[in-house]
Amino acid sequence: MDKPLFVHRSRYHSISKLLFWTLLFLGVIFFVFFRPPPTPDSSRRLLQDGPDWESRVIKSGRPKSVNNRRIVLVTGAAGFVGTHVSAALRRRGDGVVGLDNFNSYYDPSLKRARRALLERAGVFVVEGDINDAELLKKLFGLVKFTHVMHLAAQAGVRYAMENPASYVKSNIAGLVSVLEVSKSANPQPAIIWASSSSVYGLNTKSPFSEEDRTDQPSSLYAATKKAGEEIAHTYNHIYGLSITGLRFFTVYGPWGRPDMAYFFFTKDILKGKKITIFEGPDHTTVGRDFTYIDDIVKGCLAALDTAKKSTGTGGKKKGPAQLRVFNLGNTSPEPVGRLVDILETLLRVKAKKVVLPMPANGDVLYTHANISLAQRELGYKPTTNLKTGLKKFVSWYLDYYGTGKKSAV
Ligand SMILES: O=C(O)[C@H]1O[C@H](OP(=O)(O)OP(=O)(O)OC[C@H]2O[C@@H](n3ccc(=O)[nH]c3=O)[C@H](O)[C@@H]2O)[C@H](O)[C@@H](O)[C@@H]1O
Repeated sequence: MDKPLFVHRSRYHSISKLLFWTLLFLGVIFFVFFRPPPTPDSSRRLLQDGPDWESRVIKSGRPKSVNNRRIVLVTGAAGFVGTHVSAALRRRGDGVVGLDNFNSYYDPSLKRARRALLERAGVFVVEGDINDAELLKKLFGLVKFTHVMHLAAQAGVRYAMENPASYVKSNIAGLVSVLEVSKSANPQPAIIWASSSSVYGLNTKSPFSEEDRTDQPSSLYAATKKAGEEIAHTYNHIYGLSITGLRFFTVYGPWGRPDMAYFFFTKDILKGKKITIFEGPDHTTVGRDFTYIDDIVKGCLAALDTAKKSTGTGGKKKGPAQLRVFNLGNTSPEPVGRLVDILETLLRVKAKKVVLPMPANGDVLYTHANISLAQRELGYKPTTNLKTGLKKFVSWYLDYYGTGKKSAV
């Protein structure tokens, strides 16, 4: 006689339950013991090995016309200067491939928004680290770069006391990694890279000229940039790489860096929070040769356009190569207090100022660029004063963030 229907049903249920738990158990065992360890690198490489990724790199590296032969790898392309330089290069028709590791030194969503801007301009930004030699080789295999605009770095003077290792990793090991792949490339690209006004350190001769001493850095940040200049000399000397270092002076402007004073002063003034203005010994004024981003971009492009070809092939030097260093400043220093006055006027909000002696944090008291060398060799001529530049910054800031609370991206 047939068994009642509910007996069949309950047996069916127990078998499927058993099957379910067995599969789940086996799944967990497999997941825990047999899965290959997922390193950030391997997961990234999986994404970056596809034909789609490669064709995006190749397309981005293609100049817009046959008459344009400049193909530029921009490292730190989602950074402040990197974004502006990449967009400017692409606008005039150069092939441009960006590279950025989107680290979280400051809000990565701002970097992603900059990347979106570049995508619209036709620049593909590869997500990866300059220390990843395999990735760099892959990029050089896909695209014959004529120039590398090396702007990736661990920036910020004061943060070097908090995280010294990040400066060594990005500004020394990272630079060597970029120079290594460049010296082995065939043809070798010419290198243009970001040094810093901070290399002048405790130098008191003003305005700072490229001839002045740079052997007294006052922060680890400055020391890594100075080390970069010496490393550049070595690669130029041994391998015939053409290398141009640009000493930027406190660059500011739209899409800027939130860790810089003009940026967080704006944020804090709008929020009604106190801001600290540093002063030197005996109440002396602290000042900077604040330089507007558009002027810096012009300097970068001029450095690229006047860069001579590297002379080596296959890692061997064939003759002497160009080695240059330029100051890119505004040559018109302003006290930090004046920067705050301008911001107050533009924002129509009174700042809650606290004036304190400058802590021993690696900051220097004063910077002032002598730009005659850049004027002569690059035709560099800054045209934006602090008030005009801050006006453009504030207008961007209000548009992007609103009047205080984070909104955009
Ligand atoms: O030109 C350069 O070489 C350097 O310019 C900036 O460094 P810095 O000039 O120190 O710029 P900020 O950090 O924006 O500071 C600007 C001024 O504001 C002052 N400051 C900063 C912070 C603060 O709370 N109060 C204050 O008065 C600083 O002492 C400095 O005089 C960048 O952060 C560096 O990455 C770059 O290399």
